Amino acid sequence: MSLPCQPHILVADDEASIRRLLQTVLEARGYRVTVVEDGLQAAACLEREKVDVAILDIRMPGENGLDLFRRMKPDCQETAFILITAYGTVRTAIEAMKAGAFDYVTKPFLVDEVEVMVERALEVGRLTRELDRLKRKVDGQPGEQLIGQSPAMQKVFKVVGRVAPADAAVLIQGESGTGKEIVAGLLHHYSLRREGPLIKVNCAALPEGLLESELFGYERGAFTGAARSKPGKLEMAHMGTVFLDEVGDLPLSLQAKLLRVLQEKEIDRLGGVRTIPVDIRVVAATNRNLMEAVHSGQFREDLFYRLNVVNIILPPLRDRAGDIPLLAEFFVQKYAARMNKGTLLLAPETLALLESHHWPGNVRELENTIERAVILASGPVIRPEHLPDEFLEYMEGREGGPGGGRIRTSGTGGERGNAAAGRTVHHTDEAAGRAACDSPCFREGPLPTLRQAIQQVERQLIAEALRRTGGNKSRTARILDISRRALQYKMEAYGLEKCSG
Ligand SMILES: Nc1ncnc2c1ncn2[C@@H]1O[C@H](COP(=O)(O)OP(=O)(O)OP(=O)(O)O)[C@@H](O)[C@H]1O
Repeated sequence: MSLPCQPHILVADDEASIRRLLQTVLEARGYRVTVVEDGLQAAACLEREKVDVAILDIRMPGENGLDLFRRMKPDCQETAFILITAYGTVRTAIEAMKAGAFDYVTKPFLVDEVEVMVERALEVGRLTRELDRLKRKVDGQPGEQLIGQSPAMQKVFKVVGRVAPADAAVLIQGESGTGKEIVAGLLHHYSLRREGPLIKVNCAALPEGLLESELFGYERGAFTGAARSKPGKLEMAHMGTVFLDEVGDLPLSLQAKLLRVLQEKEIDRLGGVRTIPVDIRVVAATNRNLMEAVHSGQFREDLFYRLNVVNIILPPLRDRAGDIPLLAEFFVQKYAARMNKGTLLLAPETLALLESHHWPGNVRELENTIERAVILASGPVIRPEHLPDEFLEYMEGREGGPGGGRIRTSGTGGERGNAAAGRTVHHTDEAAGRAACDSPCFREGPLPTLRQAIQQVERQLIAEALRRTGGNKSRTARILDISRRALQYKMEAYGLEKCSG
């Protein structure tokens, strides 16, 4: 019986005494040893099973060790080949070394010599795998932070924290750009599999045939062009997590194959004869309504329930506008730092425009908008003109007509400081309207826009509060129920610095 981590050694030699000797010594070290007496049997073993170290005699009936090594090497990247050679054929062994053999030993040899060689080969194999794992880990780091203080996002954080270590399959649903990939990264990062790989597959990015070989891998000759074997992404995710993005686009035939992998915990490569055991956690994401796809027969119900053990729904950005100031601030800092722009601030009117936008592309669109604005801003403040034209057209549209009412009045920057402090105060249109009616300054002359009116009120209110506190900013901020930082920001924007003590 083989243990899961027991190294597998193949010994191929036509001399029975050498086979017996190596088998005894290597088994005593705890390795699983397969002994064969010719090249054909050795090839069959290498094709059938995963071999960590193959010790091949160069002179063997069937296929000689050197030809066999050369033929099998491309498909057995994880196998270390040690060649046994008679004294007179050392030159051939050196050629084999050049072709990538791990080492060679000349007959007659000391058994200790081979033991040490095998041990070293296994060690190198372990280190190479470790290096690969680390490389994949770096690639798979969450890297990005998940920002959000809206109740909906707070709920997401809690579920992620609770579910990450549980090893259950998770289905993340949400529109494009809502952060599904970040959540998948966090689920892996905070799981017990964090030392293992996080492998991502976009199920919508490839045509069916390519996706199949990408997911399940293939053996050499499985199809035209398969010059060598390749493990699939599911196999590469062994001991880690596989993130199936856009899983709703997985063709029905591949849904059946995926279901089998999840149920049986083993994979058949295309054109392969052996099954490969895998231990993976699946995190899937979709921007489609998978339940509807189940009802319309486009998605297998059994697979849906396998993937949907835990469900995380990321709400669209327009439904959690309270997150916009925080996200905008985060991206300003991110890109300002990346572009060496020093401290950059969002003008209140810029923030107002961001808050009133519909964001069909969700956080990705917001991030791109801010990145562009940071590039365009020449001074320390990001102004409306640094936003794409559609934002400015929107602003101009407001001046002349009924479209003007579309702008959300929380967008004067008032929510910004409160959002950062964990409180959200919404100035409603109604409240702003009342302020405007009560104020004599709106009784005559052309009417200001709603936002201009709110800014006027806000400026007056801050000036008055500063007057009453004798310019004490901390007290003023407390009275107005905004953060000190938000107050400072508004005072600068409204030119009220001179009002503070
Ligand atoms: N809450 C968030 N905090 C910070 N950044 C975020 C957040 N949500 C999304 N992003 C950023 O927005 C971009 C899009 O996020 P992500 O790729 O995770 O979205 P997605 O839902 O997987 O999109 P798609 O369905 O198109 O693949 C990324 O650059 C990501 O860093």
